[in-house]
Order: sequence, then structure tokens, then C-alpha cells
Amino acid sequence: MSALQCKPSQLLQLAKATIIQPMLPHFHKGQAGRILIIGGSEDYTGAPFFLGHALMQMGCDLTHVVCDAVAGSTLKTYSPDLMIHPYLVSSASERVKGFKGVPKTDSEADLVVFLDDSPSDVKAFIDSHVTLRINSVVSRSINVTVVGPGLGRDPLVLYTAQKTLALILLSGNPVIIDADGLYLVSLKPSILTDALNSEQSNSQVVLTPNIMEFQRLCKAVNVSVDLEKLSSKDPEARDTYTTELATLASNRLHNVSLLVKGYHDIVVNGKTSMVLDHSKSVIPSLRRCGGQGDTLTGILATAMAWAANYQKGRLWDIYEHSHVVEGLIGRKKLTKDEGIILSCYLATLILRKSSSQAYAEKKRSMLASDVGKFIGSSYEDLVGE
Ligand SMILES: NC(=O)C1=CN([C@@H]2O[C@H](COP(=O)(O)OP(=O)(O)OC[C@H]3O[C@@H](n4cnc5c(N)ncnc54)[C@H](O)[C@@H]3O)[C@@H](O)[C@H]2O)[C@@H](O)CC1
Ligand SMILES: Nc1ncnc2c1ncn2[C@@H]1O[C@H](COP(=O)(O)OP(=O)(O)OP(=O)(O)O)[C@@H](O)[C@H]1O
Repeated sequence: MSALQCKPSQLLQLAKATIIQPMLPHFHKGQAGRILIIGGSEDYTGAPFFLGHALMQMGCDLTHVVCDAVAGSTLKTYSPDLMIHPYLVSSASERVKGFKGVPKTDSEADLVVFLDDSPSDVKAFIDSHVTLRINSVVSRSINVTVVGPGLGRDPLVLYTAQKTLALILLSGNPVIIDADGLYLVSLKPSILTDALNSEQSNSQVVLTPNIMEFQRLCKAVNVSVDLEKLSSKDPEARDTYTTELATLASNRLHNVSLLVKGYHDIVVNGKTSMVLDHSKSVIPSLRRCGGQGDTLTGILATAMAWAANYQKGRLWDIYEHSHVVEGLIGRKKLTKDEGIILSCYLATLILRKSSSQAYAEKKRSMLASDVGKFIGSSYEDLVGE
């Protein structure tokens, strides 16, 4: 039996007995998560902040943010809890004035050409002044990387993200791709497929598209979308159709996992899928303010860091509750894919509960920053200490 066949109440029990990392007296800083965010630009500083704060509030120990120089100074004033590395250089920077061949328009075709075949002076500059600095952060025992929130769509930044993503995928560590990271993958899906086809890579990749990003992604991998069916008012019909599309898209992207956000979030992983309907346990929030997706990605990143530690089995006795696990799935240990699906289940449940609690207090004035404040209490209500 697979974790996918468990009832919702059993899934929480399964998560507690497996991927939820205990807090033990002998642990040292970093063991509950060392997460890297690549995102934050002149235009968007909220996204990496919501994400970074959410993952720390979920229990991660250390968060590094690699962002644009301008975003860096702003982010440092928001929060001393995040480690900010303002290494990304955009084409607006004085440092790259005079570089030829950097697209100056929003044309996606020009951007793809630039990503495929960047001029040699651009390549040399990024390699020696930017990628090298980012690699020094990547090499600090990072256990999950999130690429995209607030990254923006500047050609030099996307080129740098492309190079960094390829490196991280080869390292075998879990990666979440969100927001502008999804835009990058939609422009050039081979970024993912090339790296994941390589024998060196066994990275677990989760894409977290909102409905617009999902449509863009489907188009990029030649999955045709019937918009009427995708936005059907009948939840069951919509869930079935979204699952069908997401499965096709996942298959064309080397079976990466997709967490498609919407009225019900849907997780798909190769051939398996699950509709994450929390409506029976959580009163839904009716607020759709920006930043809730970033908050969800943060919670998910920490859950995935713990799931990766669970798979390695070195930090705590992962078989302590194996009788519970065996009773639920007939085996003592989850597979890697089950760990990812369970992480998505847990993250969406905690996000929905946090939004619900924030909404109960603030109603129409609820903001993403209010949601973040309820992550701790939601976690405690659902999981315990
Ligand atoms: N405070 C901040 O700094 C925030 C920054 N954000 C960043 O803003 C950038 C652009 O993100 P967008 O989501 O706007 O970009 P998209 O280009 O994906 O969205 C394009 C359009 O789709 C609309 N849209 C989004 N979700 C939709 C839905 N569920 N149904 C119907 N229409 C929908 C948006 O309102 C927008 O007009 C990203 O870097 C993102 O991370 C967002 O994360 C929100 C918060
Ligand atoms: N119609 C809906 N009903 C209930 N919850 C929803 C609905 N649409 C989205 N959500 C939830 O809100 C959260 C944010 O989803 P959204 O689609 O706004 O993501 P996003 O655009 O990536 O967010 P962000 O503004 O952070 O970039 C997710 O947890 C999602 O499940």
C-alpha cells in the first residue's frame, strides 16, 4: 500500500511518525534545515521575505537569501533572521553598462536566444563575478534550495539563475521552483530535463505553480489546456482535469513533482497524484492577498528539508514509530516520492490553517504577514510541539 491511499487523518499521523523532525538536545544549529532562496529583486522584496520568514517559523535553523544588490539592502532592514547575500547583478547595474547582446525588450524569443547563447563578455562576467560568489553559498551544506520568488525577469538574473539551477540539480539536493523560476523553466524546459536526464542527478524537484504559471508551464511542454475546463465551477471536474494536465506536464519534465495551487491544491508526481482537500478540517480563508504562495513555499521548504533528513536516517531514530508506519502503509519506511507528497500535504494543511486563523482575526484586512504569525500555533494545533 502507498501513502497515497491513506485517509487525510492518517496522513497527518504518518507525517508525525516519519518526516516531522524531532527537536533533540544533542542537535546543533543547521540540522533542522539550512535553506537557500534565490530570489529578491529591485521590484520584489516581499516575496523572499515572506518565504524566508515562513520557513524559519516552521522550524528551519538557517536561511540564506541570494538576491539583487538593491533588494539586499532593503531585505536586511526587514529581518535580521535571514542571511542576505546581494550577489545577483541585473542589466540595470552600472557594472554591466556597455555589454552588448543583452536583450532590452520583454521579447521572450530574444530572452531564449540569450539564455541559450549568451555573448562571451556576459558569460565571463557572470562566471567570475557572480556565479563564483553564489557557489560559495551553495556549497555550505544547503539541504533545500528555492529558486524564483521575487527574482524578476531581468535577462542577466535569469541567465545566472539558469546556471545556478543546473549546478544545484547536479548536487542531488531537493529543489523547489516557484514564481519567476517557473517563468524561466517555461521559457526553457530543457534546463530541467537536461539536468535530470544526467546520471549524476537524483534531485527531488517540486514545481509550485499558481493557475497562471501552470497554464504557462503546460504550454511550454506542449500540453494543450481547455481554459473552460480548467476554470470549471464544479470542483470535482476541475480537480480531475487539473490532475490530468499536471500528470502530462510532470511526465514531460522527467516526472518532477507539481504542486498546483488553487481552490484545492493538487500534487502530482510522475504517475501518482493527490487532491489536497483540507475543507473538512479547516475553515477556509476568503482572502487572496499576495504572498500566501510564498508563505506556502517556505513551509514546504522546511518540510522537504526534514523529509530529506528522514531519508538519510542519520539524525534521529527514524524507526522509532515504525509500528505506526507499518500499520498504515505495510512498510517501515517511506519512499522519497512519498516523502515529497507528504511534505506537500503537511505544508498545504499548515498554510490553510494559518490563513484561516489570520482571516478569523483580520477578515478583509488580512495580509500575508498576518498569516506568517499563525504558522507556529497552527503547527502546534495540528502536530503538537
Ligand atoms: N510582496 C511581494 O514582493 C510579492 C511579490 N511577488 C512576486 O511578483 C512576481 C510576479 O508574480 P505574479 O504572480 O504577479 O506573476 P504572473 O506573471 O504569474 O501573474 C501574471 C498575472 O496573473 C495574475 N494571477 C496570478 N494568480 C492568479 C490566479 N490564481 N488567478 C487568476 N489570475 C492570477 C496576476 O494577478 C497577474 O496579473 C514574482 O516574482 C512573485 O514572486 C508575489 O509573490 C506576491 C508578493
Ligand atoms: N480559490 C482558492 N481557494 C482557496 N485557497 C486558494 C485559492 N486559490 C489559491 N489558494 C491558496 O492560496 C495560496 C496562494 O495561492 P496563489 O494562487 O495566490 O499563489 P501565488 O500566486 O503563487 O502566491 P504569491 O502571491 O505568494 O506569489 C495557496 O496555498 C493556495 O492553495
